[in-house]
Amino acid sequence: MLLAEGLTKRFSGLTAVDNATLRAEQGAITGLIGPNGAGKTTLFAMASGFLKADAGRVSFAGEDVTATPPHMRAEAGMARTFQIVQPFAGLSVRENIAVGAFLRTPSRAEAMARADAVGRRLGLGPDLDRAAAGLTVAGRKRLELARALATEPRLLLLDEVLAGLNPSEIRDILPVIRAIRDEGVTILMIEHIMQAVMNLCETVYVLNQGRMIAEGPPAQVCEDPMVIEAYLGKGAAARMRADAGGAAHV
Ligand SMILES: Nc1ncnc2c1ncn2[C@@H]1O[C@H](COP(=O)(O)OP(=O)(O)OP(=O)(O)O)[C@@H](O)[C@H]1O
Repeated sequence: MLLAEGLTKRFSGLTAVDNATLRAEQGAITGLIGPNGAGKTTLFAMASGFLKADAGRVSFAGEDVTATPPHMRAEAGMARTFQIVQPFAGLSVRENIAVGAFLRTPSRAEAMARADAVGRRLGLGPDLDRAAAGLTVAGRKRLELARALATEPRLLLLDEVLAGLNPSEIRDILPVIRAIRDEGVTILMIEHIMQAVMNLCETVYVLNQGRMIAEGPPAQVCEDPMVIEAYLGKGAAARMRADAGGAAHV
């Protein structure tokens, strides 16, 4: 569904993303993980067209969209959420979701009806008439997801939708994400919460200092020495092996 090939982005002296390649298979949930500052959001911004790549190409549903602006990628069926959720504070929750729905219809009544349905599906039913500014963090995350979903995407790019949620809120939202996928929406998600990644993703990519260092099923990726070192520092994988060996003899 999405193929990002050899993407590179430089910010003056810093190469934030360095020749990174990633594929989100149709109908799957693919994860993108990596330590803070690894370049994940920058890669997302290039995939969705918000940032122009210095090198590389992006194809979506078989079409080259490298030079396609974000609103046209959205029309083609690509939706993204933002790490920092900024609802239109003066609008109700329903109106905020309708902003997404207007991509598919010029009719206010239709957009509102669509917003209503999507909002209820995401557990925002009781909040639809409230001002968006009054939502909790968990509510804002749901709103962000609803707004993206209201555009009727084929591909959903989720940037840390679970950040800031408590364990029970995370437990509640995981089935919602899975249900979106089950309805045929391909998902690519940046996520720090490994429990969620293990639970949801078929394939995980690991970015470190701009470079893609691993790719595969989450359980396999978590055992990859390069990944362990990226998160825990040089020599960590060897130390863990030594510890495990020691423990086996206890
Ligand atoms: N617009 C910008 N101008 C200059 N440097 C930037 C810009 N955007 C990102 N960077 C830098 O690029 C690097 C990658 O940032 P990015 O936000 O993509 O990482 P990330 O993996 O999403 O991090 P996090 O997990 O903390 O959100 C960082 O060093 C960051 O400071």
